[in-house]
Amino acid sequence: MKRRSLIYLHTNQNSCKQIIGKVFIKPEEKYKNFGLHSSPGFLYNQPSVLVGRTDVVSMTPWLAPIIWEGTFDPTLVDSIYKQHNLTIATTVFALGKYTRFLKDFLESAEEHYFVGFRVHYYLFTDQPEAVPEVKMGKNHRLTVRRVPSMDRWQDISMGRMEILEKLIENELASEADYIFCLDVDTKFYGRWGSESLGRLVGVIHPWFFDYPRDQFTYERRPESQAFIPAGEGDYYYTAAAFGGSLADVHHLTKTCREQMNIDAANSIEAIWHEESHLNKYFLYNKPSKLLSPEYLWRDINISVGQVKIIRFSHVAKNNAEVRPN
Ligand SMILES: CC(=O)N[C@H]1[C@@H](OP(=O)(O)OP(=O)(O)OC[C@H]2O[C@@H](n3ccc(=O)[nH]c3=O)[C@H](O)[C@@H]2O)O[C@H](CO)[C@H](O)[C@@H]1O
Ligand SMILES: [Mn+2]
Repeated sequence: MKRRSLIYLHTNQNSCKQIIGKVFIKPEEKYKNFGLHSSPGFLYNQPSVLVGRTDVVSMTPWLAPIIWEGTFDPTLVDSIYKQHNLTIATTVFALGKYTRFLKDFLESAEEHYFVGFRVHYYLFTDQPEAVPEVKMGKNHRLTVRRVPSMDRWQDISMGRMEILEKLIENELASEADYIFCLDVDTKFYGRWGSESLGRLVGVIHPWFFDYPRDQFTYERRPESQAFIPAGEGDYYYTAAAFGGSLADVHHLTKTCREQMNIDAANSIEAIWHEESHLNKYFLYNKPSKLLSPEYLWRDINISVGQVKIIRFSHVAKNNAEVRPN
């Protein structure tokens, strides 16, 4: 028995060596235990193996959970994740006229987003003076970073990948455990909490959740690095929200940035910009958790039966008026 566990340790150490170059481990947290501990005496409804939601699918074919209202117990997941003393870094970009979305975004986030957890927003803007004063809740804080203005909205949107890559690389290792990257032309209407945490987290796009895969707006030109051939694809993911562990999101942002650079050198831009590259990435690097369209809805007024709660939603905007081009 002893010998077998020694052999296991040995191979494990070898495989760790390869990973250590890429993964960011806080020295003091190397041995942090992320077990799902629950406390004696903590009471909650009995889980069932037979009764649950039947109108939606809550598991992918690779066994990643898809989070819908009714598939988790919020007080139970909070009590489990609270024990880990986590920090959730959250990035948001507001350049040009998009600063007008900040007030609603931040105020609604403070009402619904990881309440009771440590949150550090990183806000990237070309006009720090236009950032509204929003009172942060307990253990929530906001850091504003100046970035240069840009002439094309596509460059702003795609440029996020490189800025996130560098932020994780240079600063977050000793600062955060998870990261979420969110669009700013949005508003929270309901809880977004610890149920969303996972190694690599994708959000199902609100327009295409009931479409056949060949109608997804994947990049279909083989010349682009974002190309996905007909017959392939799982879901269509939005680029307006994604996240996960620092290591996994670092790999995602780095890969998308590299793929976009190759496209640029070949004078091609993917049909939906970084969203096309993100979809290619998630097809071959499966997310470990998926968030249902409750976590990014399209317009608060459009309803479908399966979406019982809208947690986060794109607000209506006049693209021609707010975008620089
Ligand atoms: C629902 C959804 O999936 N939305 C995606 C979609 O359209 P969207 O219409 O949602 O893109 P968008 O105009 O919101 O741009 C994405 C983000 O870039 C930032 N920004 C953009 C322009 C600008 O002048 N200033 C500025 O700050 C801002 O944070 C914004 O939220 O396609 C984009 C790129 O093709 C992104 O992938 C979006 O996430
Ligand atoms: Mn948007």
